[in-house]
Amino acid sequence: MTNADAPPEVPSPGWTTVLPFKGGPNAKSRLGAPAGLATAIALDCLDAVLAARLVSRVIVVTADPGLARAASAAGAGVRGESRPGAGLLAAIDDGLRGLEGPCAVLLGDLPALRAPDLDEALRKAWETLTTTVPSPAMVFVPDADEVGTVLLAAAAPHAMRPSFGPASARSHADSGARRLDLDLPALRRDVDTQADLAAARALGLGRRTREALG
Ligand SMILES: Nc1nc2c(ncn2[C@@H]2O[C@H](COP(=O)(O)OP(=O)(O)OP(=O)(O)O)[C@@H](O)[C@H]2O)c(=O)[nH]1
Ligand SMILES: C[C@H](OP(=O)(O)O)C(=O)O
Repeated sequence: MTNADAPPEVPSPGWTTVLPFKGGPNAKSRLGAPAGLATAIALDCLDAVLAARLVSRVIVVTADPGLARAASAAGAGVRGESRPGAGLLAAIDDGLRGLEGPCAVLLGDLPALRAPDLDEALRKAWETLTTTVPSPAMVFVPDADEVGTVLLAAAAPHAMRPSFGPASARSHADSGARRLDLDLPALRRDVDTQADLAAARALGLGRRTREALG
C-alpha cells in the first residue's frame, strides 16, 4: 500500500488518564527499592503523562501524602484512596469515578516513558476503539513480559472493566479487550525487579530516577 492509499488517521480527542501510585514504604517491594527510588519512578512517569499532547486531564490516585503533594505541584489532579489498603483495583475505581469521555489507566512504574510514546498509544487506542468492527469495549497494551498490562483504555468510563493483577494481559484479553500492537518499548517497560530496572536504564531513564540511582 502506498501512502496515497493509507486510510486517513482518525483524530483522537483528549484523554483523561488515571495513574495509581502505591507510595509509602511498601512501594516497589520486589525491586527492593528505597522509598526515594519508588517515588522518582512514579514522578518520572507522571511528567511524561503531563507532557502528552493527547492527555487533557491527569488523575493520580494515591494514599501517600508526599506523592500527593508532588503530583499536585506538578499539575495533576489528585485523589486519595476511599478505602486505603484495599489495593490497586479499588484505587483505580476511585480514579475512574465520575469521569466522562475517553479514559485510560496507566500503571505508574514506567520510568523510561516519554510523552510521544503515550501519544502514539492513545492515538492508536482511539483508532482501534472507533474503527474496528465489531468495536471492542476496551483496548490494552501488555507489559514487556507479555504478562501484565501497562495501559487500559476505553471510549468512556462505563466501558472500563479493569482486571489488573497477576497475569492481567490474559485477563484483559479474555474480557474482550483488544490488544494494541505497538513498537513502544519504553511504554511497555514496567519496572518490578532489578533486571527490569536495568532494561529501563538501557532505554533511557527519566531525570528523577537517574538522580535517585546516583
Ligand atoms: N493507589 C494505589 N496504587 C497501587 C496500589 N498497588 C499498586 N499500585 C500501583 O500500580 C502500579 C503497578 O503495581 P506494582 O507493579 O505491583 O507496584 P508495587 O505494588 O509498588 O510493587 P510490588 O510491591 O513489587 O508489588 C504501580 O504504579 C503501583 O504504584 C494500591 O494499592 N494503591
Ligand atoms: C498490577 C500488575 O502489575 P505488575 O505487578 O505485573 O507490575 C499488572 O500488570 O496488572
